[in-house]
Amino acid sequence: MSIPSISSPSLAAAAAPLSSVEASKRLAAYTAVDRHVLPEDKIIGIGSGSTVPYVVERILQQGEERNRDRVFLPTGFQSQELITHAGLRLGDITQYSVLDVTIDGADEVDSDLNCIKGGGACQLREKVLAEAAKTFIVVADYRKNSSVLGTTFITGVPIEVSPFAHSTVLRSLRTKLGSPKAILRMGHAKAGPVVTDNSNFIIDAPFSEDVMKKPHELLAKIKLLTGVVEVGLFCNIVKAAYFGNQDGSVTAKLESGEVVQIEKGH
Ligand SMILES: O=C(CO)[C@H](O)[C@H](O)COP(=O)(O)O
Repeated sequence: MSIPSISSPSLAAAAAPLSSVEASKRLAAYTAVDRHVLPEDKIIGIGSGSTVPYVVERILQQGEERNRDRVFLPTGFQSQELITHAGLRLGDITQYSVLDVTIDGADEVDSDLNCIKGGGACQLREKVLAEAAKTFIVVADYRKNSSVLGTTFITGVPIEVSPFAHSTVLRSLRTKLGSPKAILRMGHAKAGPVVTDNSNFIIDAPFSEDVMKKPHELLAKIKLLTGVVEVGLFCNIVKAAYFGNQDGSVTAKLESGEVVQIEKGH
């Protein structure tokens, strides 16, 4: 296995000045990798979205020796490409049912480390790799750090559904579960609905603040609808969430409830 060196052109490009949001994503990702991707970790889950490329970038910086006997499992097509283009060894969840650590992005994280995920339509595979990991870590920029879900990510809870059941699930969400504005997610630069890596559709269902304050209850209700494959509410799974801030610090929310401020350069 040949792993690109840190001075490769792709990493040189990545070292170019970043916008403040991008810099915050990188800061969160680098901090999380430094703290949670340890030398003894061999089976590593790589999530989806625009923050995880910085996770892979930092893992590469750990060096060829450290990565030689590691296997990386993707949460979808995008992270599969990330892993293979980085020259890292690709594995599959069907070969490894226990992961040492999974690091993923999030659309919003509340005070109790509950998350909305699925902005990129990958929540089924993301949740499988999150639950299978001994340690599940979330990385995001400061915009995702919230106290109640649905405050900043307002398009709703992403719900993966079987195409066959999408209209019945939509109806139930609108008329029984209190999401009258639930809609089928449509593609951009593609006619028709978004189709997931599992050949399913996505419904985005916004709920009131009162409902979003109890994400476990909402998750249980949505999951019981026939045709729902997975819900983009992650409850009781996250061990720690790292948010890069504009001032160069990182806020870490821990499972214990502690919130730690990591100052620039530490
Ligand atoms: O859940 C996800 C995809 O389904 C992503 O992790 C989430 O959308 C965050 O992405 P980004 O890092 O681009 O903010």
